Amino acid sequence: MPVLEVQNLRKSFGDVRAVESISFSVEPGEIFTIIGPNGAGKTTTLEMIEGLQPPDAGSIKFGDKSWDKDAEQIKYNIGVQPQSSAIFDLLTVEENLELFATFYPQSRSAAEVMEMINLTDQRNRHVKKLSGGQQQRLAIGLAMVNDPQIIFLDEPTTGLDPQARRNIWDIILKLKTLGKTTILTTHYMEEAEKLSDRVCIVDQGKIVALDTPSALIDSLTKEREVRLSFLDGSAAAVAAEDAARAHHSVARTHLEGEVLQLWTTKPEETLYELFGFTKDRGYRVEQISIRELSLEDVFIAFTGKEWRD
Ligand SMILES: Nc1ncnc2c1ncn2[C@@H]1O[C@H](COP(=O)(O)OP(=O)(O)OP(=O)(O)O)[C@@H](O)[C@H]1O
Repeated sequence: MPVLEVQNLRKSFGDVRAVESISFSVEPGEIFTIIGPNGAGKTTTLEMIEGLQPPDAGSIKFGDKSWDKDAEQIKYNIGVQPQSSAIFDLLTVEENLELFATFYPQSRSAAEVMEMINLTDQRNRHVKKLSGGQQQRLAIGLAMVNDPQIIFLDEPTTGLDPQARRNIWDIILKLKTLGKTTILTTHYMEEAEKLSDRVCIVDQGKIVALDTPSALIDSLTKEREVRLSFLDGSAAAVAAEDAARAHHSVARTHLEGEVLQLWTTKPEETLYELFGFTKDRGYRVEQISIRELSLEDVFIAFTGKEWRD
């Protein structure tokens, strides 16, 4: 049975349709990652699931529990690390953990949490003296205080240097070995690939792809990007684009001046046909390149947007 099931979630802010119709389910022990461009609706989706914002429509189920009937039990069973954390700057690491523990009937000891987030040596430090990575680890620690089964981490590594980011990955993987379920948002493709059991790509409030990282990559890496540059200028590129589009193996094309890019599952066949066309028309091709797709291309293919790190 899934630990979380959301169906047809929807939320608008005035004219802005932040979340259009999002449905997915998460299995126990999974690391489930939501990625998407800025403003895609990731935070709004998480906040509805976390009970921080009411959805306009749709249903959210934690097993057989729902917010309208079982809010108290859900709160005790989930841990939330929001994008901006409510950490008390003037308290120490240990004091923050002890304070948060008082919000719950059952909690983990501060010592145990500090061990998990590798902050035992900083226990008496005031939060404002911690590095960005240490503060983020504490924010995750605060989400773990009630020993929840499901943990929500909203961009836990944004703005951190590579080492600090890896330290957070270690904590997330440690949570997995404890059987916890983690629902994560991130801007880092590498992070999504390394950590996630499944990745959900969201764009303009909708899911555009959902699968394991390797299946997502496989679905596109059968394609190759072919780039042709024409000596006879953009008119030749436009005509060649039309010809390329007629070819069934060509998934999509992009024109920039005299350069035509196309993505095809059969590069040799596509090129053979295209060269027939350019020869007939007398167009001269200056450069050709074929390259394999990267993970970043997967994102661009599904969202049509450049990836930003
Ligand atoms: N409280 C709000 N009032 C009005 N508009 C909002 C509000 N919260 C979010 N939005 C809008 O809803 C859309 C989705 O925002 P959301 O923060 O969920 O996206 P996101 O994918 O988390 O973006 P980011 O990667 O930048 O954090 C955006 O257009 C945003 O401007």
